[in-house]
Amino acid sequence: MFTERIWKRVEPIWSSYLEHSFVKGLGDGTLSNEKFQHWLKQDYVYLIEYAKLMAIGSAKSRDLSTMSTFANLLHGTLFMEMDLHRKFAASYGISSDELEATDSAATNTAYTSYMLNHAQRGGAEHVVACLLACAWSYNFIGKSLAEKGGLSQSNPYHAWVETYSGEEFTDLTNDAIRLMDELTEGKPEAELAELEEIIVKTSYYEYMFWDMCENLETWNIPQE
Ligand SMILES: Cc1ncc(CN)c(N)n1
Repeated sequence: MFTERIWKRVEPIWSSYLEHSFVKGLGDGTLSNEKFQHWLKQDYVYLIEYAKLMAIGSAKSRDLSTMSTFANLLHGTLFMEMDLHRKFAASYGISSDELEATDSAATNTAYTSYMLNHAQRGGAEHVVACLLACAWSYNFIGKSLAEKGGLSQSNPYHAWVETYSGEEFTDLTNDAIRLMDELTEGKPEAELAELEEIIVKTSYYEYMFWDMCENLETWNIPQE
């Protein structure tokens, strides 16, 4: 199975996320609220672009079952995952409109542009390759933080850990993994290598996104 090969390739990269101070702070509750709010706003506009991947995937699907999986992932992103962001924002007095008006930071823009470029140029299998690390690595982090006590009510970010380790998000992740395997069945090595490259690059972008939030980065140029 293609995703077994992928797991071996990305596991060291994803394990490095668990050592990142932003991720550690999410799990033990020591992350500053300023940094979390930076993630919240940047991630909201990230997810708007990310959701477009699934719409593209639906349009590129060759059968109704694949189309339904993309549509379900799209629905889960807009109405389950982004609800987490809206709830956190509301608790900080930030409206959904304010979240939506966030100016996407440099790393965020590079990441979403990379995915949308590959999704538009390729087939449905390229679209799943683009979104796989995103879904799967968050589920991996959520489960790991949950095991380490991140679900404790004393953790101000326990709802984050709950969402990404929870059944609904796990089911959506497993749908994406299953789809990746279905769409790569019987594909030649050259095509698999191309898809693997996308998954590795998006895994690097995931690390850079954590770093961007840790360092409160936007567009790091001297003030105009
Ligand atoms: C940057 C990023 N990567 C992944 C996820 C999980 N969908 C997310 N919300 N944001």
